[in-house]
Amino acid sequence: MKFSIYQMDIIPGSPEQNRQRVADWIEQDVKNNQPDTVVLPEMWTTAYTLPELDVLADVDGHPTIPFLQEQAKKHHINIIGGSIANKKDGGIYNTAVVVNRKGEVVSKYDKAHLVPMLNEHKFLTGGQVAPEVFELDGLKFGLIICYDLRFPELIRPLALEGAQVLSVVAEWPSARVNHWRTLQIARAIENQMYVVSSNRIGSYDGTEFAGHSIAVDPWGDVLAEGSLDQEEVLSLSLDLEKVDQVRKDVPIFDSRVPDIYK
Ligand SMILES: O=C(O)CCC(=O)C(=O)O
Repeated sequence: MKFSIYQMDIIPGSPEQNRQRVADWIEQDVKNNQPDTVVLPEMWTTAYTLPELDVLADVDGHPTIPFLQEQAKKHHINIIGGSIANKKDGGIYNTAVVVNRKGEVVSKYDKAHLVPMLNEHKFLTGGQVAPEVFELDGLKFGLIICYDLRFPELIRPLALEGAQVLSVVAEWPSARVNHWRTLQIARAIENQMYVVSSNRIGSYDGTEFAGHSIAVDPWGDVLAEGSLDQEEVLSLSLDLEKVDQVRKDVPIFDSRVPDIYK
């Protein structure tokens, strides 16, 4: 499967302009790279304009989810659509969405872990349902959002359910870029799966974001990595047989002793 990871800047508080930019990126990328699957970052319609989200957020995924469905159908690509601020059920959630080539929504996930360092609890509601494994072109994926990366207990069940690829969509600050890189390599090694992640660049409200979008293989080797501060597309193909090979060479899933785990 050929991936394009979009390492973008985000125009704060301008969902329409950001959607137009994503449409332009896809148009160009499809011409240049012919991806099967593209990956967008976290909260890419609004950026972290938390106090304004009441006005700026999508309502029940509108209009961004239909936009992604239209783009997926038009270009016949799968879209791991990052996440969007999303008003529903009396709250504002940070909702990730995945659309397949037919324009069908195959997964939605509300970010469960809210970030104390950003006062997210004041503005957002945390999801109460764990992310689920979904399929794109017959491959199994898990998807998490940014701070979730620090919680291996959220990710292990995805590996146990057969996920071969973990996608992380983020607005991770550059002050903690070493955590971003190291945790993804660790998640890839401990779960023996690919990790394919998109992080934004640029800055907002005094926070500079880390870029360093990344693809890591199940052995923990970095296959591609973005810069700190440039918008770019990381284009790469994954050989999914490597997941089986690594799981055969170091069979951790057979060695588990679940009865002693708390
Ligand atoms: O965990 C971190 O250091 C960053 C998390 C974050 O910025 C986010 O989840 O949006």
